[in-house]
Amino acid sequence: MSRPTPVWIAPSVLAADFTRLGEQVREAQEGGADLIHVDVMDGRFVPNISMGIVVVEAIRRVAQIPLDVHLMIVEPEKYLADFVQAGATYLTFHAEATPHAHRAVQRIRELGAKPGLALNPATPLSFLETLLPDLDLALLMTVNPGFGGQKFIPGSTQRLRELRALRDRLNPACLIEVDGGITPQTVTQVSGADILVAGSSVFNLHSSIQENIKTLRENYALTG
Ligand SMILES: O=C(CO)[C@@H](O)[C@H](O)COP(=O)(O)O
Ligand SMILES: [Fe+2]
Repeated sequence: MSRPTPVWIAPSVLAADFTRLGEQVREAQEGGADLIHVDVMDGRFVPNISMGIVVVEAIRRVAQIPLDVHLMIVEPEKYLADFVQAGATYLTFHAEATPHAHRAVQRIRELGAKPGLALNPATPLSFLETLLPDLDLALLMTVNPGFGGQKFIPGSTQRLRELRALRDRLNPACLIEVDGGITPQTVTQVSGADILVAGSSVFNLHSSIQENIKTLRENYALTG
């Protein structure tokens, strides 16, 4: 499989105006978004609570592009079927969230969705070795999960390089997504990522959503 060209942009609705969620999703889609990223937080795996199944369902009704659901929850295996049924195209859980990561990957696939595995900034990349061949997505956290609007962790650039080498060796079809602190400035430090998740820099800057997506893509392209 070839890499997405140009890079895919996945606006994170965590930073959207929730009083106008449908409108903001449509605007992101019309503004060139390739996926809609939905951050699900349970107050246990991460110290914050965000949104769940009904919100994914509601977004599914307005979005025509795939939904990229990022589960930051413990025991994700309990909810995989619910999130797939709600409309998740990519369904990603965290390495530390379950003792049965391989089973969860298989289950997501059986349910008809594309499995993803997320790595925290301190999670060794070696965790991926056995799972990579079965994944459609590897999500590299470039901040600690739990909140939008945080600062990009600079060491992520080197980790991304190493992750790319691992991916190229074990499963070239697997997409690499970076998530957290991606802005028009930091996007130059994630060269080689296939998908850029961006919340604050898509929904919270003064320019339009369309303009923000365009700027991210243009600045990323400068990385060659
Ligand atoms: O998963 C997460 C945070 O845990 C992210 O998806 C954030 O929602 C991205 O927000 P910004 O850092 O782009 O504001
Ligand atoms: Fe996320």
